[in-house]
Amino acid sequence: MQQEEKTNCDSDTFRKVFKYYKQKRPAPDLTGVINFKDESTFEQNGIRTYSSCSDYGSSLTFDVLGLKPLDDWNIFTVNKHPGLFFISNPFTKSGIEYWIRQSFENYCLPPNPINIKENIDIRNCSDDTILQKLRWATLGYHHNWDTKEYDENFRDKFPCDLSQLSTIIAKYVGFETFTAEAAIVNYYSLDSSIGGHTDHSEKNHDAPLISISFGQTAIFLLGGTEKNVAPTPMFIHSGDVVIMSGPSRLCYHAVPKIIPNAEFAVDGRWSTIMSKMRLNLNVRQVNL
Ligand SMILES: O=C(O)CCC(=O)C(=O)O
Ligand SMILES: [Fe+2]
Repeated sequence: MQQEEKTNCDSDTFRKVFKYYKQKRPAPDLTGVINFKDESTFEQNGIRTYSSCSDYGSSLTFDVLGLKPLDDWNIFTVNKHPGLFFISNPFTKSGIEYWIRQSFENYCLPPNPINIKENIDIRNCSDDTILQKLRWATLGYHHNWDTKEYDENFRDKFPCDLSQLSTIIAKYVGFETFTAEAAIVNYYSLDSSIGGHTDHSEKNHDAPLISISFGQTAIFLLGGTEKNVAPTPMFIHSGDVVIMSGPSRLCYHAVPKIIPNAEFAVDGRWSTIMSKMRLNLNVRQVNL
C-alpha cells in the first residue's frame, strides 16, 4: 500500500527523468548521459574497469558465438550501482550479424509467440512496414504479459546458442551456475520506448538479468528499488551487454529513447531494417 502511494505522488523521480529523455521538443541535453566509450568521464561518474577471475578452457566457442577473445573485452562497474556490470561490445562484426540474423530468422518463428497475431513468416517478409510492427518474441519460458507469471505449460526449448552465450557472460562476472531459461527479444523502432519497471517474476533473484543489445543506440535509465530514486542515464550501443545482479537485480530501469547512430552498419539481408531498429535480448534464469 505504502509503495503504491509513493508511486502516485510527486516522488516519482524516475518518471520525471524518463519523460525528460523521451521528449522530442526541446530535445534533451545528453551531456550527462554516461558513455562507456569516453574514458575521460569515468572518474566523475565513479566508473571502474573490472577484471574477471573466471577461467575458460578452449576459446573455440567464443568464435562460434561471435565473441572477441576475452583479452579484448572491456568491462565496467559503476560505484553508485553495485551489482551492475557493463560490457562494452564484446562481439565481432560477424558476431553482431549472427545475432541479428537469429533474431529475425529464428527467434521470432513458431512456436515462439510474437506480438503480431497475423500469420506471417518474418523470414520471408519483404514488407518493411510489417517488420517494423514486430515488438517482441519470447523464448524458453514465455513471458505472460498479463499475469507476469511463468507457466510450465507455456514453455519451449531455450535456444542453445543464446544459452551458451549467456552462460559465458554470466560466468565472466562471477555467476558460474547461471542457466538461461527465459528471454524476451525486444524489437525497438526509432519511436519505441519502454517505461520504468522491475523484472521480478522470476523465482530466482540471485541470478542476474543479462541484457544484450544490437543496432541503434539507446538511452538506458537505471534507478533504485523505489521510484523516488533519480536514475542514472547511460548510452547502450550496438553489442553492449548490461548485467543487473545483486543490489541492482530488482532496480527500476527503462529505455526512454532510441537514438539513430550513423556509424552503425550491418551487412546482409537485415541491413535496411536494422538502420531503423534496436534489438535487445533480455535473458533470465527463472528457477532456483
Ligand atoms: O531494452 C532494454 O535495454 C531493456 C529491456 C527490458 O528491460 C526488459 O525487456 O525487461
Ligand atoms: Fe527489464
